[in-house]
Amino acid sequence: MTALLTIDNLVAGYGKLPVLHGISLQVNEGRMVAIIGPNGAGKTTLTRSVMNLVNVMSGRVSFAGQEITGLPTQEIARCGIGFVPQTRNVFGSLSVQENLEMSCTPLPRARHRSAIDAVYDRFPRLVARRSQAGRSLSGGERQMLAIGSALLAEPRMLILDEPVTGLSPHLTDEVSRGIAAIKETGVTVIWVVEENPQQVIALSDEVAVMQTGTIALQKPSAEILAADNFRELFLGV
Ligand SMILES: Nc1ncnc2c1ncn2[C@@H]1O[C@H](COP(=O)(O)OP(=O)(O)OP(=O)(O)O)[C@@H](O)[C@H]1O
Repeated sequence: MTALLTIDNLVAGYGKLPVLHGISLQVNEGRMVAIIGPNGAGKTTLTRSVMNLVNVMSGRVSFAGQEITGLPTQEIARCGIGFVPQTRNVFGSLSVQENLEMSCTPLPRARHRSAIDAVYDRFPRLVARRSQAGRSLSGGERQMLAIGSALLAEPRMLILDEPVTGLSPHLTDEVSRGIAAIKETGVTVIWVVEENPQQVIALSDEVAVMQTGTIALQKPSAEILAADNFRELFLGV
C-alpha cells in the first residue's frame, strides 16, 4: 500500500519550545487513522505542523511523493490536504450557503452548484440552515459545514481535529457517519480524537497513540480494540 502522507522525525512547537519530539507517522492512501492520546500530548500540534501552522524545527513531511515541509499553508492545501481545525473553522458572519460558495474557489465555476449540492446531500441537516449565519449554528452543524467546506477543494486527505468533541451522542453519530461516508469515497482521513475514542477507533483502520510529543504506538484498530487492557494502555486511565 502506498504512503500518501509520511512524517519523518518531526520536531515542532511554539517559539523555541519543541512540543513534538521526533514524530514519525505514515498514513496510507484511502485509510482512516485515529490519533488518540491524553490532553496536551501534542495531537493538535501534530495536525498543525503538517499544515506548517506551527514552528517546524526539524524533520520532513511528504505528501503524495512531494516534500511539503515549510511550504506556505495555502500551497500545502493545494497539494490536496483539507484541514478542519476544531474551532474557528467557518465564517461566522456568512450564511451556510455563502460559506460553501467561498470554499468553491478551487473549482471551475460551472461545477460550483453541483459541488455544493453534494455537500447538502452529505449533510442534509445543513439544507434547512442554508441562510443561517455560521456563528448561529450548533457545534455539530458547524462541524458539518466546516467539513463540507473542506470537501469542496476535493482533497485527497482530510485532517479533522476533534470533529465530534462536545457533541451530543445523536450529533456525534451523524457527523461520524458523514466522515465514514467521505472515507468510503476514497479520501484518506486523519481524525484526532479526544473523548470516547472507541467509536472512532471502530471506524478507523489504524490508531496512533500519542504521549508527550511522541507516537507511542501505531497499530491496526482491530488489535487495539481487542486488547484486554485497552483503557489502561491507550487512554492512560
Ligand atoms: N500556542 C501555543 N503556545 C505555546 N504552547 C502551546 C501552544 N499550543 C499548545 N501548546 C502546548 O503544546 C502542548 C501540546 O498541545 P496540543 O494542543 O497539541 O495537545 P493535544 O494533544 O491536542 O491536547 P488536547 O487534547 O487538550 O487538545 C501542550 O503542552 C500545550 O500547552
